[in-house]
Amino acid sequence: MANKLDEICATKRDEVAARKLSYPSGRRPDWADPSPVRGFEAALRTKAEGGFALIAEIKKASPSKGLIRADFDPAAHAAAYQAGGAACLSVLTDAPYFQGHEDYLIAARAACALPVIRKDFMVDPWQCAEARAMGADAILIIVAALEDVAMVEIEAAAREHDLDVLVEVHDEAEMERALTRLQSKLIGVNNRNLKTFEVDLATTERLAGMVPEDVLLVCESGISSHADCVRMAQSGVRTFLVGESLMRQADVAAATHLLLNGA
Ligand SMILES: O=P(O)(O)OC[C@@H](O)[C@@H](O)c1c[nH]c2ccccc12
Repeated sequence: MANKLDEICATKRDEVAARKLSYPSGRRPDWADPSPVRGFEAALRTKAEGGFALIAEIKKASPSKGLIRADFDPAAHAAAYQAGGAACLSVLTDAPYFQGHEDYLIAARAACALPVIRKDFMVDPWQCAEARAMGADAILIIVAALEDVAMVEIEAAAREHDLDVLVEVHDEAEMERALTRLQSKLIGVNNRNLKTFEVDLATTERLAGMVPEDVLLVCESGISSHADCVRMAQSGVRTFLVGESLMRQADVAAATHLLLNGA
């Protein structure tokens, strides 16, 4: 295996093959029909006009940190994120590496009015049908995980299902692919190095200059304070994806408010 991402995606391919056999349409028989999409990108753009826009992540564990939150309650967390001023939610649905679950997305979305991105490793367009069936409003495309043809197909499937697409990049070459191959105007720079798991906010600062005016840039990973947001704003970035630092808080709503507004 070249790296952890390759390993995760190989596991995901097996998982998706099994799911496809058990519910080919993408809708698990026990899922109710989802309510209409809530407009993920639109919610971010609206909030970013007047200040900072936050995608608040519901993440129980990660490969690099292990268990992050023991008393894990996705519905309560979703409500607290909304109360604290988040624009959108991100919910991990990958089980083997992040201890995520579809039920967490369903519970979180039902507990608030925010649009939700399904945070998972998309390797097959079929997962877009599945994401919408569980209620997701957006999906993630990780450029590092996919060949051009595959990521273009997944983006097209997302559009067919009315899902917005957050495109994730780690470096200049991936940013170039995102800008030239894909249509989405929502691009996230992941500050976490996939090989070392180290986080460096300078990654976003380095890549921010590459994006045209009409792209909404999201700074992902390693943000833990209002000062971090203010620092990113100096590079023109006003939209953030934050997980771990908020997952560890006792008062999640207050911590979310503090992150966005300062003391
Ligand atoms: O917990 P952090 O450092 O605030 O990071 C959140 C988010 O950026 C991170 O969970 C993430 C970014 N891209 C991903 C892709 C898959 C799983 C997880 C992620």
